[in-house]
Amino acid sequence: MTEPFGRRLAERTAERGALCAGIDPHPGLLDAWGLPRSVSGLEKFALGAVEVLAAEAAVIKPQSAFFEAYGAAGVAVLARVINYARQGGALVLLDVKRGDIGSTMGAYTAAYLDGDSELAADAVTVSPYLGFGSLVPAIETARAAGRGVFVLARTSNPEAWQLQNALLPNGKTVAQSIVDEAAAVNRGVAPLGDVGVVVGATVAPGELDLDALNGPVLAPGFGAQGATVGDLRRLFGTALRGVLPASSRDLLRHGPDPAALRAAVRRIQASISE
Ligand SMILES: O=c1ccn([C@@H]2O[C@H](COP(=O)(O)O)[C@@H](O)[C@H]2O)c(=O)[nH]1
Repeated sequence: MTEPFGRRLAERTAERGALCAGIDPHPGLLDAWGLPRSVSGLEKFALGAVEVLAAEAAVIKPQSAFFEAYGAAGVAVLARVINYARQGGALVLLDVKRGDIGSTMGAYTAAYLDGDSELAADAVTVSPYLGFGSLVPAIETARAAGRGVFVLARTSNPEAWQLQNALLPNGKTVAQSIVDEAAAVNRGVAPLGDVGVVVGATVAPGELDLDALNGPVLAPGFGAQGATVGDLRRLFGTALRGVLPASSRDLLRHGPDPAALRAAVRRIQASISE
């Protein structure tokens, strides 16, 4: 039987720490690494980064958009990144933010969460803005395959608060209601449920009640978007149980020298676990 995602994540973070290392091949980072803005530059960047980071971090988060930008050849590089990250011992959280009506969501599920698709990851980010219920078949498929999803709840970007903090007729914010729906799926699962939420590290403390979630929290916004370790502690408490602080640009800028990148990831991991 396949080991559940939540359990695999709990084990991997206990071994390696909570940092989720993002692989975002921004054009500006390719320039900084002395690489061309081409498929060959993308490949050297992404494979160079994953070789170092997958041996260090519990979770690798490739940002699909930066691979899709190069068309089919870029997506082929993404498939190799997913494979290399696994070989390096990391879990892969593919940041694709998919969400659609049920029938179309089924096709996304086949691409990213089912069987042996070359783009299938250990978990993916999904958008609940067609209704949390539209994600339920994807969640069921993911769990049956030992995989997970991270549902966007309160994202790190400054434009998000108006929509995500809007009040529903039941008095909850949109973001809180998404957290509560995820909590309902995770109830009773040990040590950690398979349905995570995305809560930006840039969000103000006190907006959300995560006590009943019993699942992981992806916390982007740490580093390049301005959030610090202090912000993580204020937002999530000192234990940070199940919280995956995610950093992409602030980490990747230390390449291309593998030793410098390795030193940077270790430094950031140490600062989180202090
Ligand atoms: O709320 C969200 C959800 C996802 N992201 C993604 O995380 C990384 C952040 O990159 P940095 O370079 O560390 O800022 C990027 O892939 C975003 O698409 C997010 O930032 N906020």
